[in-house]
Amino acid sequence: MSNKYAIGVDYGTQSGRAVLVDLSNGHELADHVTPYRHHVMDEELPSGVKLEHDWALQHPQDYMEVLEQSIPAVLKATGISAEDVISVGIDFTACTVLPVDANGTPLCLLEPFANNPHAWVKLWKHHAAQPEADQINEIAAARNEKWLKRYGGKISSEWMLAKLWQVLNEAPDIYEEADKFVEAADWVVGIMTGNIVRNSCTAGYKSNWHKQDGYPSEEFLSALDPRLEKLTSTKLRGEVLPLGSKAGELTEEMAAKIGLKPGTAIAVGNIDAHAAVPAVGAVTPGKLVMAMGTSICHLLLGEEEREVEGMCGVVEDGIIPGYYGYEAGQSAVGDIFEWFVEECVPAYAYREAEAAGENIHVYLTRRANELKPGQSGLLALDWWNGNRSVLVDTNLTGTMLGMTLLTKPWEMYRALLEATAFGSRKIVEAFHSNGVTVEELYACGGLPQKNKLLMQIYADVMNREIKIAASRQTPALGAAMFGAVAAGAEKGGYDNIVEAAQKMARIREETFKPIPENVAVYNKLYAEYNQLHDYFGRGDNEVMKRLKAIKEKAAECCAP
Ligand SMILES: Nc1ncnc2c1ncn2[C@@H]1O[C@H](COP(=O)(O)OP(=O)(O)O)[C@@H](O)[C@H]1O
Ligand SMILES: O=C(CO)[C@H](O)[C@H](O)COP(=O)(O)O
Repeated sequence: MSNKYAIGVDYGTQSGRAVLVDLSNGHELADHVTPYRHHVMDEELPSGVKLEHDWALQHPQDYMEVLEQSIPAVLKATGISAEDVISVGIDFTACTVLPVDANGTPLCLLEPFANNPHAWVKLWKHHAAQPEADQINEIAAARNEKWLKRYGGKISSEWMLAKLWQVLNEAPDIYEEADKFVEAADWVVGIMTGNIVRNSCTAGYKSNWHKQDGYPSEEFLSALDPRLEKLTSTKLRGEVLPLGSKAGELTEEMAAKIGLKPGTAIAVGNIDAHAAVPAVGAVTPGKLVMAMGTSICHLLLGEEEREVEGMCGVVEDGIIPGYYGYEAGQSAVGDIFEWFVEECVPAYAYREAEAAGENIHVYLTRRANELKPGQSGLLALDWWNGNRSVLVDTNLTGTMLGMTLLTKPWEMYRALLEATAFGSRKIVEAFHSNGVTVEELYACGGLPQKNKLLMQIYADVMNREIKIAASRQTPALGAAMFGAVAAGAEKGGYDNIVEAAQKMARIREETFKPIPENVAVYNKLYAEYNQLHDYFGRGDNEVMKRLKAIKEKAAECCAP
């Protein structure tokens, strides 16, 4: 049999990318990135309709463009024949959800609904369903719902149930009109195969679906709101298939658009961070993978189901079949650095960066690297987009302490890098101390490729060595591996993901090792971080929430 290939498509927050992978050794022969034309819509719709606070939407057309531009581009760059591409696997941010009609057409693309924000794709970081999430948590806890423990005792406003209830509360017509609500991962797969099926990974982590028990009961849903009683048999209906399953085959119509052969195997979708786990070879317990980009997801396998405060979820077979897959995360990491460079850096720093031929991140990192740990005198809490673990509260906000008239922008930048590392340590400690052992750390995603100082800080703050993925596109590589499993060994793929990982996963030789004198200083700073974390995050001082309420009130009375 001639060499066979798969294409992995990774849908991130700001762009989508395709990677063409050699299935014999995991080598990535070409990649191509398609930025989303409409970016993240957090202020207005394309028509100019304004959005409220905490909204984050996307345009489904942008997802199509990724398939139509990036897949032909990797075929062209490599000259590989479509005949030899046996499968496509995709991964996506989640819960990124859209309402569709009976044909699978997104409601936002239909003229009567285009001006209703609820008809659009709600991106994972849409946080406007926090009131619904709060009620879900209260009612589930009062009813002692057994599934709640699998989600660290609280579900997030980022997830399916909170988002759908928000639609029902604020736009009942859109809720009624929707034939189904689907994860964008499943929608894109459905576009390729002509048939929408759901995947067990997004269903498990984001829709509270369980392999044996299914979704939360109708009694529970009806206790939330009688109109939700039949939610799972109506708007969320559909087969849930395990990871690595074949969702279907590429249709003639899509094959013509993206340059592959009709009949190519298409794997069920996956979550972006979760797909990265086999791509670094972490197919056994004890290896915590940090998928570091706009946000961080922390993924870990365990032999048994345990309760861990604030984890996003534990799902049997959720990452690798045969294990319990644990997820936790921070809802903003790269996003905080981006906010800082866009909103807080003075013109002189931009001029100096330009004169040095550096982008602003590189410049600030170089200047920050001249400082020793603790030298800035600053300490920050990393809650610019709320806290996803361990407090699970999107109403928490960021803060920085210790500024003086002499504080420099690179000191603040370093304090933000450090804050995100402290947040990650909190998560690692929560797993480790609850019996889900963390023995090794792996990092993948855009950030480890972009910022060595950041990775050294993480190694120092956590006092652990960090191994780095060799791939620049780890989730896409993982998605291609699941694609290879969906095609099967007979077609030149693999029978299971562990075999695929043995042949295709790669990590770099270079690792980041903790530097003992830095570790000592960071232990002290982490103790301070912990105190601040609990003071502002566990109810001692609810000033962040009071400020938010005052801000919302002020916005209401000033609205035109
Ligand atoms: N040199 C850098 N150091 C730290 N962060 C950076 C640097 N360059 C870009 N970033 C941040 O990286 C993030 C994008 O990460 P990436 O992994 O590429 O994207 P995604 O999360 O969409 O997959 C942005 O939020 C940006 O602020
Ligand atoms: O919650 C998620 C996965 O569970 C989101 O998909 C993820 O955090 C977004 O990923 P990225 O930072 O790579 O854009």
